[in-house]
Amino acid sequence: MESIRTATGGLLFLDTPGGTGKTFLINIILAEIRMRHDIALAITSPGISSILMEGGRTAHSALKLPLNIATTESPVCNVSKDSGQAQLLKQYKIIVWDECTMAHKKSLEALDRTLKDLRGNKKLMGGALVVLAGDFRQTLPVIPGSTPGDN
Ligand SMILES: Nc1ncnc2c1ncn2[C@@H]1O[C@H](COP(=O)(O)OP(=O)(O)OP(=O)(O)O)[C@@H](O)[C@H]1O
Repeated sequence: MESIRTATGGLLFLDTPGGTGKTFLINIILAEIRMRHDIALAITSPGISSILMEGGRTAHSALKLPLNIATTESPVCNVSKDSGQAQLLKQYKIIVWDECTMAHKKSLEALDRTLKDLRGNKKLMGGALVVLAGDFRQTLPVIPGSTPGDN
C-alpha cells in the first residue's frame, strides 16, 4: 500500500490462489486512489470480471488494443497523441490490470510501448505504476506448437 500511496512508478504483481481476495484488494486500492481525487484505471482481460471492479473496463476497450494483437510484430494501443484517451493515459496515478494472466503477453507489451511514448519516459511502463493481478493456476494449459484451432 505504501508504493501505491507514493505512486513512485513500477510494476507490481499480485499473485494469490483463486478466491483469496485479489479483486477485493484491488477495489480497496482503487478507493484509496480515488478518495484523494486522483484517477485510476481498472482493466481486466475477460469482460465478465470487469463488472467486479469499481469502474472496471475490458483492456481491449480501455486501451484500444488491436484485435490482431497476436500476429502484430510490435503492437501499440490505437490511441492518438492528441486524443482525450491519451491525456488520461498520461495522468493515471495507477493502472490496475486484473486477470492479466488471461491476456496475451503482447497486450502488456503494447501498453508498455504506448505509455513510454505518451509519457516520453523510457522507464518500464513509462514510469507509471501498474499493478497486475492474476493467478497462473487458473490459466488454460499451454499446448506447444498449437494452432488457434487447437484452442
Ligand atoms: N478481506 C476480506 N474481507 C471480507 N471478504 C473478503 C475479503 N477478501 C475477499 N473477500 C470475499 O471473498 C470473495 C472472493 O474474493 P475475490 O473475488 O476478491 O477473490 P479473487 O482472488 O479475486 O478470486 P479470483 O482469482 O477467482 O478472481 C469475495 O466475495 C470477496 O468479497
